[in-house]
Amino acid sequence: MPSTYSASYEPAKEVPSVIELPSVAVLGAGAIGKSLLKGLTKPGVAVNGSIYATCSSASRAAELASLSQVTVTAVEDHPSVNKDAVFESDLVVLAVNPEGVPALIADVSTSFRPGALVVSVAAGVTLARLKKMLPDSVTVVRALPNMGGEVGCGVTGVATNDSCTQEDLKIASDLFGTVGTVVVVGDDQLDEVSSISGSGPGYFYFFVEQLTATGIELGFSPGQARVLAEQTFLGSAALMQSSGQKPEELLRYFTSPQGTSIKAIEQLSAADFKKVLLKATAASIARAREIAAETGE
Ligand SMILES: NC(=O)C1=CN([C@@H]2O[C@H](COP(=O)(O)OP(=O)(O)OC[C@H]3O[C@@H](n4cnc5c(N)ncnc54)[C@H](OP(=O)(O)O)[C@@H]3O)[C@@H](O)[C@H]2O)C=CC1
Ligand SMILES: O=C(O)[C@@H]1CCC=N1
Repeated sequence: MPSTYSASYEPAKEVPSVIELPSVAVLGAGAIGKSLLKGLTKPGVAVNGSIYATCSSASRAAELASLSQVTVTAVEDHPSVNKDAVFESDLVVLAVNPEGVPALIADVSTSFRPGALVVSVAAGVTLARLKKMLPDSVTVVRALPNMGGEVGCGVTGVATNDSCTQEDLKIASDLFGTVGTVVVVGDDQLDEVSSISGSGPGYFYFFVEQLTATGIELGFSPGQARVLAEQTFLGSAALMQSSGQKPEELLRYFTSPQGTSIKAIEQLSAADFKKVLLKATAASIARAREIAAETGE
């Protein structure tokens, strides 16, 4: 299982020990919710109690019915299911879309167990806002995971506030440790985390798509271009992970001074690739701030 509590860049490591978590309700079993449910039910993870998951539609509940150890129920079938799941759980994950968070909290707020830990993954919904919406009897942690968690290779930024204990942080970190690596950050950094690793899988797929399109321009068939681009990214990521070397070391190692790659890299640098990424991340951060305003910051 990949590592937890990493405060800086580290390739994922195997952690042999069992991760123990309390009874848990995942409210919103969509893409992120499902990846967490997969983490919670993998070998080496012991949940001391029930695992409840909720979603809006009966069709989504049916899709998730095969998840063993998880009771999945749709609001469409049982309108009180979010309240019921919260009532049964010591750990509650809010994994609906950001605009749904205020109504969800209003719906379940009288059902929390005293001392429950609430973890929100909603982009843009601030810790201050969550604290204001939630009853004083619970503790709240904010996290920003990513889709790598679906295959156990996620990375999650986790932020707490003053009312959180080390135990709360450990539970939240263990939760996301079931699906990858955890980086503890300040609450004021979560929109930035979102812009790097939350949205990062999207950047990756965009790069693959663009390199594929470039290959087609250079005369390859779509199938050939796709294999050439995809396999290159997959192999490069695997090499970075297995070697434990930093990207800049690998870049130096594979880019000989008189070679061809250096000429291409020079073009990417000249196009100020970093500036493009700064513009992209700034747009992502700005959207997170808009969501904060829309959800009543
Ligand atoms: N996707 C990503 O890469 C990341 C997402 N996030 C955050 O995670 C959250 C979820 O995102 P994501 O998983 O992508 O979104 P999805 O749309 O895939 O999932 C949202 C889920 O919430 C369910 N839902 C909606 N309303 C309710 C309700 N009242 N009670 C219970 N369930 C409900 C939906 O049910 P149904 O399927 O039946 O409609 C759906 O399954 C968002 O807040 C997002 O900001 C954070 C980091 C990365
Ligand atoms: O695009 C989104 O809204 C989600 C939140 C962070 C990354 N993906």
